[in-house]
Amino acid sequence: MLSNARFLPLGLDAPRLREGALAVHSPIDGSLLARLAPQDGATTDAAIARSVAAFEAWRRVPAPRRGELVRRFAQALREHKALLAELVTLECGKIRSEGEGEVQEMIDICDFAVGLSRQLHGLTIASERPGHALRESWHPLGPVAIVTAFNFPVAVWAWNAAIALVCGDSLLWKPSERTPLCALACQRLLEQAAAGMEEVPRGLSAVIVGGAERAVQLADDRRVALLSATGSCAMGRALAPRVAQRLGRSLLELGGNNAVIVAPSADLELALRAIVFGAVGTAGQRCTGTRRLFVHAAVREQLLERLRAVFAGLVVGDPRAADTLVGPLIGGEAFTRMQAALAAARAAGARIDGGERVLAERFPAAWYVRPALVEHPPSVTNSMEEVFAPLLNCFEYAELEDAIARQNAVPQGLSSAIFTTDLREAERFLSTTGSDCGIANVNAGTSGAEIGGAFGGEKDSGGGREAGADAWRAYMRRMTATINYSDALPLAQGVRFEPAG
Ligand SMILES: NC(=O)C1=CN([C@@H]2O[C@H](COP(=O)(O)OP(=O)(O)OC[C@H]3O[C@@H](n4cnc5c(N)ncnc54)[C@H](O)[C@@H]3O)[C@@H](O)[C@H]2O)C=CC1
Ligand SMILES: O=CCC(=O)O
Repeated sequence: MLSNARFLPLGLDAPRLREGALAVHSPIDGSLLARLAPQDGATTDAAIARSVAAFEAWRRVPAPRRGELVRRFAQALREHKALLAELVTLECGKIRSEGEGEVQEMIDICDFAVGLSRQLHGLTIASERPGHALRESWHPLGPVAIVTAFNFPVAVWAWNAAIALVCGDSLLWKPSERTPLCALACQRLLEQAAAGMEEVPRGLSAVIVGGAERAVQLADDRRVALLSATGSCAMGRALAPRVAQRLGRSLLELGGNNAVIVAPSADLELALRAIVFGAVGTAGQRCTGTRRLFVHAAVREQLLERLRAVFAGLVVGDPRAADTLVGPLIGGEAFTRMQAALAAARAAGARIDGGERVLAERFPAAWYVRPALVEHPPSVTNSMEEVFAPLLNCFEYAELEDAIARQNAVPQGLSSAIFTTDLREAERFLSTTGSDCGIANVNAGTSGAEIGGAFGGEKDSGGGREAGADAWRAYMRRMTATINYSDALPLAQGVRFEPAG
C-alpha cells in the first residue's frame, strides 16, 4: 500500500485509499497501491449537478481573477513538483525525468493559461449597414468533462483544466482507472490553490473515479457542455457517436501511428537519438511515440546497425533508478498485444531484435521488455495498428514520394517527422501534399511536444487541438452581436421588406 506519510502533502490519506473495490497496482512491481471506491451513476449525476451550479457562479468571475486561481495552482505544482512526479512514476511507471517533465508540462500550461486569461478577445467587424456595429465575443461554455488515459496521468488533464478554468468552465475529470491517485492528488492541489479565494465556488472541479461506464455517462449527459476525451481510437469510436447523438461537443485526442522518414542527406546521429527517444521513451507508451521508420536505401544499413546496438544497450528496469531509460509496460495485456504483433511480423518474415520479457525473476508481477526493432521484408510495406509498447517497425524506401505516401496511408494522423538537410525535401514534407498529420517536424522526433503549439492529430487521431495557440476557443461559446445605433432599420444584402401601415 502507498506510504501515507510520504504522500500526505498530496492529500492521499489512509481510510479512503484502503476500502474500495477499485484496486490500483504499480506497474513497477505489481504491488497494491490503494483500493478506491469507484463512483456509481447516482454520485456521478450529483457531481454533474454540482458542476452546473459551480459553472453558473464561476462564469461571473472576471477572467483575470479566474487566471489568478490557475496562477496559484501553478505555484502549488512548483512546490510539490518532485512529490507529484514521484507519484506519476509509481502509478504509471514512467522514469523519473519523464515524471518531472510531465509535472513541468502542467506548470507550463498553467503559465500559458494565466496570460490567456487577459486575452480571451473577440473581434469588431465592419458592418455593411450604416449606424451598425458587428461584434464577436467569447463566453464561458459550461461543465467540461475530461476523460484521460493512463500514460499522461496529470499533464493531459492540465492541458484541458488550466484553459477551461480561465475560460470560465467547471471541470469533471474521469481519469484512467489505472491512475486515479494522480487525479486525486491534482484535485487536492487545486483545492489548496483555491483556499482563500472566496470567488471560487464549491464543486468547480471534481474527480469521478471509475471505469468506462462513467465516461459513457458523461458523454450521454446533456449538461456536459464539452467532452474532452484522450485515449485509444477505440475509446473515441465508442464515445464520439454518443455525444454526437445529443448534438453535443467533443474534443478528441486519440491514438497515433507516427512515422519518421530518414532521407539520404540526414544527420544520422541526430536522427538516431530522436528515433530512440521516440520509440522507447515512456516504454513506447506515448501517443506521439515513433512506431514506424522509413529509411532511404542509401543509409539503411548504417542507421539500422546503430539502432540495433543502441536498442541492445538500453537500460531497462525500475523507473526510479537514476540510470533507467525504459520502465515497465502498464500491464500484462500490453505485453500480450506486443508479443502478438511481434509474432505476426515474424511470421511475415521480419527480422526482430529484442522484444522479449526481462527482469521477470526480480519483478514477477510486472512487465518489463527489451525494446523491439522489427525490420520488415520488402513484401511488407507498412504497419497499420498502434501497438502501445516499445516496438519500432522499420521499412526501406527509394523515393520520397513513396515514403510520404506510405506514412500517410494509415488510419491515424497524429505526429510525423523527417530527417533531412535538403531544404526542398523538408518543405515538400511540410507542404499541402506532404505529411497529413497534426504535428510535422523537421530534424526533430515525433514525440516531445511543447506548450504553445496546438497539439492534436487528424483522421482517427481525433481532430482535436489542445495546449496552445487558439485551442482555448473549444472551451468557450462564440457569440456574434449586431448593434444598431441608428434610428433606421436597414436590412443586410439590401433586402427591402416594408409592410404597409
Ligand atoms: N492524442 C493524445 O493526446 C493522446 C492519446 N493517447 C492514447 O491513449 C491510448 C493509451 O491510453 P489508455 O489509457 O490505454 O487508453 P484507453 O482508451 O483504454 O482509456 C482512456 C480513457 O478512456 C476510458 N475508456 C476506455 N474505453 C472506453 C470506452 N469504450 N467507453 C468509454 N470510455 C472508455 C478509460 O476509462 C480511460 O479513462 C493510446 O492509444 C494513446 O495513443 C494517450 C495520451 C495522449
Ligand atoms: O501521449 C501523448 C502526449 C505526448 O506524447 O506528449
